[in-house]
Amino acid sequence: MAASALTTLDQVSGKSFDYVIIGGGTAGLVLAARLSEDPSKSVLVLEGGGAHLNDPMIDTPASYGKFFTNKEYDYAFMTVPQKHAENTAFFWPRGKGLGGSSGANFYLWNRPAVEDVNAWERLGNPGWNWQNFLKYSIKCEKFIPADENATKAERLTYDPKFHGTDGPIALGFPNLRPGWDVALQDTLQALGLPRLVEPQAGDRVGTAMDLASVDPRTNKRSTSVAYLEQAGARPNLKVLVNAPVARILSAPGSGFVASGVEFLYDGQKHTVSTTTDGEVILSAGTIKSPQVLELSGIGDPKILSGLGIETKVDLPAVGTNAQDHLFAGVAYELKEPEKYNTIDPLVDPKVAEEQVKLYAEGKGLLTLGIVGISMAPLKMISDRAAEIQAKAPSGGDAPGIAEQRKEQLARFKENAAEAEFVTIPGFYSFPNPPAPGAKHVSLCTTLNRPFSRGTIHAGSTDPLDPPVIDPHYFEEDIDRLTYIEQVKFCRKVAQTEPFKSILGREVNPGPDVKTDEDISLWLKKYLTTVHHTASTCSMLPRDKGGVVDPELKVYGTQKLRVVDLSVVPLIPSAHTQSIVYAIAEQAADIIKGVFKA
Ligand SMILES: Cc1cc2nc3c(=O)[nH]c(=O)nc-3n(C[C@H](O)[C@H](O)[C@H](O)COP(=O)(O)OP(=O)(O)OC[C@H]3O[C@@H](n4cnc5c(N)ncnc54)[C@H](O)[C@@H]3O)c2cc1C
Repeated sequence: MAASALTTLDQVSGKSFDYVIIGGGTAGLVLAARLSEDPSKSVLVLEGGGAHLNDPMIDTPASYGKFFTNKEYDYAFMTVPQKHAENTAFFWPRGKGLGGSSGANFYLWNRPAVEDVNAWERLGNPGWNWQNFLKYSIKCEKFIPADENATKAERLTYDPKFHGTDGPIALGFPNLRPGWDVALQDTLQALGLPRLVEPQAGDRVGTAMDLASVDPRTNKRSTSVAYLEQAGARPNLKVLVNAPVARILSAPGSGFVASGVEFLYDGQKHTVSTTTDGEVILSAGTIKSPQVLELSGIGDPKILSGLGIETKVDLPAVGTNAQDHLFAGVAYELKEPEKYNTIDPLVDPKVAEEQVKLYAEGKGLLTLGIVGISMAPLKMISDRAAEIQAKAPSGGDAPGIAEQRKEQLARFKENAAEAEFVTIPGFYSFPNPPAPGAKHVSLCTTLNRPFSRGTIHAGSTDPLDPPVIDPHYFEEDIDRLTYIEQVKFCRKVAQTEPFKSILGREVNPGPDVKTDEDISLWLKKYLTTVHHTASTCSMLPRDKGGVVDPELKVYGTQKLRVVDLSVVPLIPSAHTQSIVYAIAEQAADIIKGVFKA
């Protein structure tokens, strides 16, 4: 039981542990479970949010974004106004509490492409390649196939050699699907996309049914808390919740040797130390990990001195190289709403109440999931691909950026997956509101290979203040130009049979948004993040914008590593939870000293 790991302040404050893990989110709990497999090592997790164990707010699928802005569950960050996007400030929710963003996400599960992962190795990180990624991804999963009828009728196909069955994270096809995926796949095939039988095999160009991190046997979300559950009661594993870490401490003497952390509990400062051979592992996620480093004196001296923080390690790459996937939904009414399953009816409190009762019986709209995903190179969806991709910046001022861009350009040449299309069964689009009682399909598209790079830095010395988030959306114009083509392709899909016959009126962007310039303006105001932000503590050579080395050790320090999405040097064209689980599994073996490259 996960609850058996929970501990109290008196068991932590002033004590010492072999491993102190900052953040009990997706990566943090994988590490906690794997590192405590050795009974001789004591492991402590300090989580900034609450426990939320067996909480229906987290467990119930189809409750997309239900707790956004609820400060118990969501950090509810905001970006600064975006200079290249009409000065719009964008909302960035992130999971707070055990499980972190694995308890806040939209359950979609897909793996990156082979060369997206091999690029990490080519950028200077031996051992971080597809072969190892696949091994660790399989290790984390407990795949549960659909029954034969559903598999045939809705093409829920897979190849068992790419799946694990013994890991903690339950994955499968949701028990209720929207009902239009076969028509959508046929439409996309008519437009030139191939159909994939196994989309998790490392080539994602095509249309297919991916997976959801929901256990189809119980209809409950599977989060990283499942690792604590699988670990069971271990006397050497302790988790303290509501304990945000303020900074990492270093032993007096020369250099930064992590010796423990300072954390807050009920507004009071406390410390916990690491044993002589112990270490601190930072897993606070892409947004908070750079902030914790900076508050500890590790970062760009210009940023630190501006905050009155003494520089202990001059590491200017901290909080840079931020890469985000963008999301925008073209929303249509459904012509024959009774034929399809969507979450629109849940806005009626009476319906929502009935559905909660049905869910208890394993039925109803709350078991609905999104898994139909399609990806294509720009070339496959736009005749302007060559002209747009010729505008790709090849160099850049930031250290190491030229190498990253070389990799991005290579993916273009290989016609790798980049533009993504996914339908949300409901209304997820702006600014026009839905008509009361109507049901919708939001045909959403994701910009998966951004050339723009942002920053995330501490904005004050208060660890509870949000950092300053500046993703630099559309700073590189190729991102905007590519994205316009993707929106146009959504409309083309909607005009192609058999999907066309399913759709009624386009609600957003709507008939007034016609030209490329109209679409550009609409995107600048109404796009959203896909919540996949990565790379603010990139694993790269130090002189190429690196914060951590291939063993995930922070440059210029000892006994300090970062393990979370922030270490990914170049964001793949994939949803990111599978990436974090695989990284954390590999990191655990590296830390234990059993990893073989
Ligand atoms: C709304 C949303 C929808 C998403 N949808 C999908 C999806 O459908 N599919 C997909 O693959 N991915 C999705 N993602 C992305 C995916 O869930 C994340 O990339 C992944 O979970 C990040 O893992 P992480 O370990 O890096 O960070 P997190 O899981 O966010 O963990 C960070 C943890 O650190 C804690 N923390 C932060 N600061 C401190 C501190 N100072 N002291 C102590 N603790 C601290 C946090 O409370 C949190 O628990 C989504 C994310 C969000 C937010």
